[in-house]
Amino acid sequence: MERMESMEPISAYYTTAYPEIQPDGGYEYTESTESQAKTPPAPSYDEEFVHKTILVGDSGVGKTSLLVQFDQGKFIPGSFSATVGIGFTNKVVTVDGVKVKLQIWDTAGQERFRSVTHAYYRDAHALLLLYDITSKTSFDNIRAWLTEIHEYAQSDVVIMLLGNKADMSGERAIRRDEGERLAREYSVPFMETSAKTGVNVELAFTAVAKELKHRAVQHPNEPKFQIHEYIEARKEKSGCCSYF
Ligand SMILES: Nc1nc2c(ncn2[C@@H]2O[C@H](COP(=O)(O)OP(=O)(O)OP(=O)(O)O)[C@@H](O)[C@H]2O)c(=O)[nH]1
Repeated sequence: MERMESMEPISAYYTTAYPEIQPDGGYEYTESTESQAKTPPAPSYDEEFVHKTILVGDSGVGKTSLLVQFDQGKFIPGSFSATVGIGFTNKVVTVDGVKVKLQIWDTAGQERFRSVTHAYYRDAHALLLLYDITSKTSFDNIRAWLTEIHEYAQSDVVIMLLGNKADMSGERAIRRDEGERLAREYSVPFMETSAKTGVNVELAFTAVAKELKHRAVQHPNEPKFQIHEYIEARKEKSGCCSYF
């Protein structure tokens, strides 16, 4: 445990339930392309720029599963084995005709790893904060997570709140409007996702990539990117349940 806090090479400490997720060694990004129509590339965007994006939230909310779904388009069911330490996966998201590089860090949600993950908040460009819609505790802990984020992360970090396991409607403990209300209170975008079915998973990362790209370009004449509107127009609302 002490070694983990020494910030030695990250891959040495990163294990997950899924052998498919391996710490990346370099910048061999796999690509994800925004499904919307492309607009001409913004000339001043530096495609070499790497945006550090971190998944945070209580243990078991589905951070690793969300990343596996986004990276590989699959869900690995089975017994839950908590992430130990922290590791990252590289992805390229094409938005507005430019390639946005995301370095997505999957953190351990367990309390005992908190001091390790705090150290990574400081240079994060975006944080995806997850709770589990079947777990009231994970939802109640979101306020504490946001307090930590405000304490350790940069003030301009992009934050998105995700209510994961939206496929588990029968065991739902948190209504969608409760998630929406909390997100409004903290002025952060929100959507429900399912790492199992893939609902809204790509949208979550694409919206973050778009926001980061717009912030990096900062054309004075370009209207500010409206991430809330972007999400509202695209998030999946259909399906078996009226929860979306
Ligand atoms: N039905 C359903 N199960 C999910 C979903 N996401 C994750 N799970 C399950 O929930 C359990 C925990 O998922 P993980 O992805 O390991 O959770 P985590 O947040 O990474 O946990 P830590 O590594 O301890 O922080 C696993 O059994 C997953 O299969 C989802 O969207 N739907």
